[in-house]
Amino acid sequence: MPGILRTLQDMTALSFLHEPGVLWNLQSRYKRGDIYTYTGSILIAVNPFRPVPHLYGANVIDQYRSSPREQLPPHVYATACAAFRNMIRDGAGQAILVTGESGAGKTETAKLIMACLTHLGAQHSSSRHSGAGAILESNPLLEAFGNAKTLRNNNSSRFGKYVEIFFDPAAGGMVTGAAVRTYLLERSRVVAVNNPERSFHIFYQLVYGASPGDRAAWRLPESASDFAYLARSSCFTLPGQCNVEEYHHTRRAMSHIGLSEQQQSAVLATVAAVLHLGNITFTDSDGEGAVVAGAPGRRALEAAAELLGVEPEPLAEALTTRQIQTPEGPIATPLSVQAAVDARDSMAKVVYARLFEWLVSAINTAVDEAHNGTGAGGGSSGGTPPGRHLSIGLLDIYGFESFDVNDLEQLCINLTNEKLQQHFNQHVFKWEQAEYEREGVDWSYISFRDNAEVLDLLEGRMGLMDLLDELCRFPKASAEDLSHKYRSSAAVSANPRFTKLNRPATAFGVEHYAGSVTYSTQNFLEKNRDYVVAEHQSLLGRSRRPLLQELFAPEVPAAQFQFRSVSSQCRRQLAELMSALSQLQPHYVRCIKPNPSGAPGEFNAPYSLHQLRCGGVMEAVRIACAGYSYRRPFAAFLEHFWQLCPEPVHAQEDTPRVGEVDAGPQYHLGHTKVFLRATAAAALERRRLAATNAAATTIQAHLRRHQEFRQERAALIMQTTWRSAVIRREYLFTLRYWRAAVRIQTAWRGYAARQLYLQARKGNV
Ligand SMILES: Nc1ncnc2c1ncn2[C@@H]1O[C@H](COP(=O)(O)OP(=O)(O)OP(=O)(O)O)[C@@H](O)[C@H]1O
Repeated sequence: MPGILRTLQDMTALSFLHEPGVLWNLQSRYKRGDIYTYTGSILIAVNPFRPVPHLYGANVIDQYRSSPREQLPPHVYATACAAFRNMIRDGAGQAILVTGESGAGKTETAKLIMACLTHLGAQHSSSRHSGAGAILESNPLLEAFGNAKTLRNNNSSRFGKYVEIFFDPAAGGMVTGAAVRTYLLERSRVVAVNNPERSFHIFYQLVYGASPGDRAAWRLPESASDFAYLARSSCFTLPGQCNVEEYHHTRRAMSHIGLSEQQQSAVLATVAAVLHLGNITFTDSDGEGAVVAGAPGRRALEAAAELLGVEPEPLAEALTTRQIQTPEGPIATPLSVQAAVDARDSMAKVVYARLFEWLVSAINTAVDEAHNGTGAGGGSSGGTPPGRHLSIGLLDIYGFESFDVNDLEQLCINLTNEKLQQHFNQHVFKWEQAEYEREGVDWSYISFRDNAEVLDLLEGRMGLMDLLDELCRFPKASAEDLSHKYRSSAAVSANPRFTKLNRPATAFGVEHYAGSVTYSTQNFLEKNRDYVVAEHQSLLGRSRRPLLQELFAPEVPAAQFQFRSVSSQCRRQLAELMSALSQLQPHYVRCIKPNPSGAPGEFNAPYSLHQLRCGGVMEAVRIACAGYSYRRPFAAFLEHFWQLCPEPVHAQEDTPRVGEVDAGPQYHLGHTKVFLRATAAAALERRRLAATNAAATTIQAHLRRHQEFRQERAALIMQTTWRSAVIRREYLFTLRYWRAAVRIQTAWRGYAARQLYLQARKGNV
């Protein structure tokens, strides 16, 4: 039956604005190849999982650039063009926030937006080589160092990215620069990866793609399985991708951003050093602490030392001992084997993370140079152009995560999503409010559930992250101590969003806006410590290699004593991001992965629904439903409910048909939650409009008079109209809520019966 229903490009125009309606609309459109749909100002992009070249390209951008949004089908270019137009028209900066779960298509969507903005900005520029273009060209480099194969996506970005493109409105929106910022690289992947996932692409590219001369210089073995960090998984190649080709691709991207051959070699030698570090093994020296184990361990130590530009002995010492300050001066105490392994992994992670940051800086410098053509370099900030230039920010950030076991990375990712959700709610709420005000409908009683409570639990004073940082200052603190601290803290345990879990002792739960997540404190303390061990800092800072010297340049004295943790860095970066976003007009793109396996054309309803809920689309719908959930053009309303009218509606034949009308004054029935948009397209004759309005007034008066049709009951009857009920039933069947589906079916039959009765009664009148 729903086959005969029309799908809508903008879901806020759905007469049945509820979960079933939204899901049915998306599914029907996706099956027809319409991957984009609006929900008001939000764009929903359902991943096609197949190339759709006809949807993209310069010609398509030009169409969207020159047409109003309603005239063309929904598209990611329409969102980019709207941001560009608003920026020029309002003289205000814009932000496009792309979110969704892993594999939903965020990075691809962000690339399409960047290409579109670059095209729009280049229209007014004499040169097509803009800073934004340089950022697009650097994508393969960021992907090589920051992307990896995960269970859910073969090319998953393991970091968040915020790209700003600057335009000069006075020059018609010419691109004047760009900058990229990255967030929270998943550095633990360097040392820990499980089948069938892989570590960062660059490791495999290097092992299989380096030239014979470089292989010898970097002491690379034949197979990735010879490196302990990579051998933890047996996946070394990706379907449809060649490590050797990708290696050359990455090197070309390095050349594009202006890295000399020498600099490229230094970067790749450092990557090789990280792998060699992982092959250093330790053994206990007769209870005296850890020493490097055997000949293979020694070879790895020498290779790592050579590539890091230090001597093997000081490196071994930095990994196996710790300096303790005593009144008599510093003394070196030996580490246990496990502590030495931790020290080694910590060095590997910090070297890789700093190398990644350095590359991001190099990209920003290249972007400045590409724009200014100075060749002088613009520093790591990406050089914001002078004040009158406006920016469009593009955020491509990891979506909400919930696995069987969730670690500190998930806590940070989910905090980020909570913050973005808060921003989203506030925006959607404001947008909805403006709509009601425009149509003169009472708004005062509508409220929305904000996520202040859960934010307070995560990042508030003495919340989960504060307590974690506090305990990190005690070197001997354990995961159990942290769990105990959480349970015994009044601020945490009294928060209704916190769940105490008894087994295992390290588990606790958080009720997020997108569902509950169980976290394990097992690795929290270790992962949260972000400081570089003083011995490592001092050793690598004295490296013979200029790149390593730069990566480990001595910190300013004040910073040395400042406590650094992953959670405090996450909160600081988030605060900066939110403050930047608060200055900009937001546009949202919600990417949906329609099935877990990435099969083209398959729409798994429960799986997609979960993402619609997590991505806040349902929250937007809920906010809409909190007000007037039932929206339909006035003519369509009359067509359905004229039977409720006690007197015959005189001008039946004058009533416009559905689809003929689309805008005009509206009516609402007190708190009946019925939102009538009385409609009158300019093309309609006044006479017909007058007749329609007269009919509406009669029905309204009737509904007001008769207790039976007032308030919730009237709303209920209207919600179970024939069309809505059919879709709702389909949806419930899909989700296997059999009993509820049958009940709805009954309600629908009841409605049909009532309709017959009313028709019969009308005949008597
Ligand atoms: N518009 C599109 N057209 C065709 N294929 C697409 C499109 N968007 C996404 N895909 C496909 O989906 C895959 C996953 O997309 P993408 O890497 O952008 O996901 P993501 O949301 O960024 O994931 P992650 O968070 O793991 O980085 C792509 O490799 C591509 O095959």
